[in-house]
Amino acid sequence: MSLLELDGVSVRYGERLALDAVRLTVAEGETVCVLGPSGSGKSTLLRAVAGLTPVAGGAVRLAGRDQRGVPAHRRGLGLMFQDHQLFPQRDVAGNIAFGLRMRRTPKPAVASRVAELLELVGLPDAGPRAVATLSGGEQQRVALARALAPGPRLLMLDEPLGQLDRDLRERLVVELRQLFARLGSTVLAVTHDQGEAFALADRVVVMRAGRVVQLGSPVEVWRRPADAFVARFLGFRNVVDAEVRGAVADTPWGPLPVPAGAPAGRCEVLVRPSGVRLSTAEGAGLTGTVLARTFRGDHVLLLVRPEGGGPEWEASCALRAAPEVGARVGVTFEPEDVVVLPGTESTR
Ligand SMILES: Nc1ncnc2c1ncn2[C@@H]1O[C@H](COP(=O)(O)OP(=O)(O)OP(=O)(O)O)[C@@H](O)[C@H]1O
Repeated sequence: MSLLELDGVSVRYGERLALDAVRLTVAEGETVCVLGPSGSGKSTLLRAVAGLTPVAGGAVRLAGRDQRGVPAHRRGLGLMFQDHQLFPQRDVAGNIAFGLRMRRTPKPAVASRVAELLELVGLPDAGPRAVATLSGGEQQRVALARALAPGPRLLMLDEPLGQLDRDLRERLVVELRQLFARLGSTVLAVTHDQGEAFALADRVVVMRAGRVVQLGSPVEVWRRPADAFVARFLGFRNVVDAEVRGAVADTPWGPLPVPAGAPAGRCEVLVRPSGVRLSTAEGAGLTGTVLARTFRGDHVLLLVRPEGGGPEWEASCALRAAPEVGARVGVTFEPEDVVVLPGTESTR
């Protein structure tokens, strides 16, 4: 059974519909990440589940029970929100113990739970330290320990690693995933960073303007973005208007091969960078000039200006084979990296 269920939940701020009939479930032990651009309603969704923002329509259910009228502190949630900073006047142990003290947990039980949590987040000796002496990553771990302390049935994280630098985020995201798996935690997290969401989540939810536009496993969403908005949001640049006729799509770049069975008619087409194959310009049908190269660890991303017009291509290429900036290249497309997007004008 789903631990959390949002059944057509809407939230209004005055005239503005910040959540528009959102449907979403989170199963016991599952991590779901909500992803979307600024203002798409991610934080509002968390606040509605937490009972911090009133729901204008629909229902939030936890373990099958409608939460209407249930105050935030009685919902059994662990919150780690951007605006819930650590208490600077308390030491680390005092911060972690906060929720337990509020529930009048006996002192010895508090002390042993705090020690257990400090161990869990990898800071076994940090209990007496002042919060101000911790690094950003350590503070984040303490905030997580504080949210976990009362044993919440659902852990809700708003931009859990938002303030930290990229290196630390990438490390912590792996640690978090392992920790949640070990504890069997049920997690609803919000982030605007797709890498973070894809690394952490069993399923991702992509939001736009208060609506859920796609829901699926990271692999599903990555391989088959629901529409051009999701594709662009994920960072894909090669998205163009097209008209599919049989095994070919007419595009501003000329005809592109499309996978068998693609529905005929007007649409948008995504070509993954790995599907833009570069060769020598000699004898090639389509040609272009390399405008830029960006190193991405084991491969290079190239920006290529088509000589025949149309938007630039983004191509990924092995380090050794990457042409120089200014080089003329031939271009072909791999049909399996061409995705026909069902999006229409209204989803752009
Ligand atoms: N208290 C409020 N009063 C009025 N409008 C609000 C309020 N809080 C949020 N909004 C509006 O509701 C919409 C959704 O906001 P929300 O904070 O949920 O977005 P978000 O996706 O979390 O954005 P970000 O990534 O920037 O944090 C936005 O248009 C925002 O301006």
